[in-house]
Amino acid sequence: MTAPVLELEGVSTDIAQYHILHDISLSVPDGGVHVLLGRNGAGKTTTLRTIMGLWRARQGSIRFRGDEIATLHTSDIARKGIAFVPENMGIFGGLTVEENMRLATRDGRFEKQRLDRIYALFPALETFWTKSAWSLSGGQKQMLAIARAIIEPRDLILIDEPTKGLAPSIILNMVDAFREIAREATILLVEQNFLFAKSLGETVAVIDDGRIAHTGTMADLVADTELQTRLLSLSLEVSQ
Ligand SMILES: Nc1ncnc2c1ncn2[C@@H]1O[C@H](COP(=O)(O)OP(=O)(O)OP(=O)(O)O)[C@@H](O)[C@H]1O
Repeated sequence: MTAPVLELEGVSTDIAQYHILHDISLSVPDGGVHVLLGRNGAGKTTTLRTIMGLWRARQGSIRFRGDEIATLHTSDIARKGIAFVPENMGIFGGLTVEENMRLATRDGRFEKQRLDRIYALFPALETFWTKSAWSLSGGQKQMLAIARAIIEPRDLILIDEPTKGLAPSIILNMVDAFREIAREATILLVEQNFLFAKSLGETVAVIDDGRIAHTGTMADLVADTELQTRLLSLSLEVSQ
């Protein structure tokens, strides 16, 4: 078995005086899509932000390909090959799609092959290339945010609730795009939408109240209805 791409061990994070994450241990295998599920306020975003160094872990270890990254600056963590697509997508509405993409490159230049791959994944981005990002629909903005994360080769992409507020038909397109992206990079996906998560995830961790409540394979969770009922009662959106 290959070594995990990312390992969290005993990670606790405080925001101001609040203890948000408690002793989080998590292993993300190399390759494929891996899911972190949990209800609103469970600590999913805080986990991703802690991995990126946007919140500092008070204690614990975060290793990326075996290297400790818990004390590194966010820019150095990104340079190691980790991209983060935040829930608010982090795109610049006043800039064009092209300008948004250019800002995500290291030197302002595009590699044609990567751009062609992105156009194939998200044709709308080619159509709206010279248009302002404000003119994109919610789904297209999400596509732009993901495209920015893969315009350079990445080892690991952290994506925070990409399906939030999107129509089912767009979510379906997103499944195909994620499968394609996962051929090149490992994806750690934060979700509340269990149907989307189970169609993509190889492994799953469930977080509740800042603590890991379950880890295992998605196949085992899908096969075990009793376990699902117990874990999904942690207020996931099972009806979607
Ligand atoms: N800047 C902040 N200041 C104080 N508390 C915060 C801050 N950001 C998050 N929290 C608290 O940390 C806890 C975890 O929040 P987090 O955003 O990680 O949850 P989440 O699982 O991502 O939820 P959601 O699905 O709503 O984004 C919540 O109780 C939240 O209120």
